Amino acid sequence: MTNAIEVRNLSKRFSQFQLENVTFQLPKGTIMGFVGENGAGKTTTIKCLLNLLKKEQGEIKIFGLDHVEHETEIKEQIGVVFDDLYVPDILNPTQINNIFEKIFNRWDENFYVELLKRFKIPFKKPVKQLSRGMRMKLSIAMALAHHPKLLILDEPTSGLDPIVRDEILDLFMEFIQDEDNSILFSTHITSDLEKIADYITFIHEGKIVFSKNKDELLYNYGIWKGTAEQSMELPEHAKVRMQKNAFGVEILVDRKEVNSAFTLDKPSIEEIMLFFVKGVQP
Ligand SMILES: Nc1ncnc2c1ncn2[C@@H]1O[C@H](COP(=O)(O)OP(=O)(O)OP(=O)(O)O)[C@@H](O)[C@H]1O
Repeated sequence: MTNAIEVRNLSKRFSQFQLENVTFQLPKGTIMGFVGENGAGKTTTIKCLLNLLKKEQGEIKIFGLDHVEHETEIKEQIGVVFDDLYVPDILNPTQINNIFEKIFNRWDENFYVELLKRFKIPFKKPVKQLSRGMRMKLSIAMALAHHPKLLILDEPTSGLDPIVRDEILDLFMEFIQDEDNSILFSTHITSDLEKIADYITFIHEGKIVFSKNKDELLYNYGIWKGTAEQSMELPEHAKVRMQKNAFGVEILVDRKEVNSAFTLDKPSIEEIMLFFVKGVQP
């Protein structure tokens, strides 16, 4: 088994929205950032993976196994984090431990306590009295305490300050040191992707725009800037997307198709995404 997650032609329709033929693979031992604007379909995809929403079409395999047929077995080995902590807010972290050790066979109380200490989460404070950052850290500690092989997180760092975000990203890096472990996390924060993602999957209006290795993505594209007239000199087949601005045009190009005489800027992930959403095909 080389892929932790394999999604092929996943489709799901709501009245005003549909996921269309969503296809991507998360190679084992890697971190994938799942990005897209509000309402692009990230949460819907994640819920389909976890069978919290029934897919209409397509194939989803986790650890090489069908996600519905082997749901219980798969879930023992997954840690899930949504954008907030969904437990009764009168419970405190110690009471959460007492409940979860009965649910998960592999719940590791010592590791859970170690994570709470590391994150400075008070053991006896009810969840409702914890700050958002603390609730997210508690949620991540809960997701890790049964030693999953795959973490699936829906916007785990949104709304958190840079220091807390960094602590969480560090923990993800530690988790991935075991090459059997993998992470899929959705985010709007492209600097988080720049820091830790190996792969980036970009979804727009329910369709996957690209799912690529981050370094290849950043290396393969370049941004050319100039006037519309000058842009005629670029080979047509090298042009991927074009945007007009007050001074002329900016073109996202396939670097290997462009002669080194042309000056190209290095794109950021955010710029590449904006080209695909706002730019036109030249
Ligand atoms: N149960 C539902 N019934 C009907 N429409 C839904 C349902 N769940 C989600 N949608 C719609 O599906 C679309 C995609 O929503 P989704 O939550 O997957 O987006 P997202 O990429 O996670 O967005 P965000 O970044 O804002 O969290 C939205 O237009 C949303 O309104």
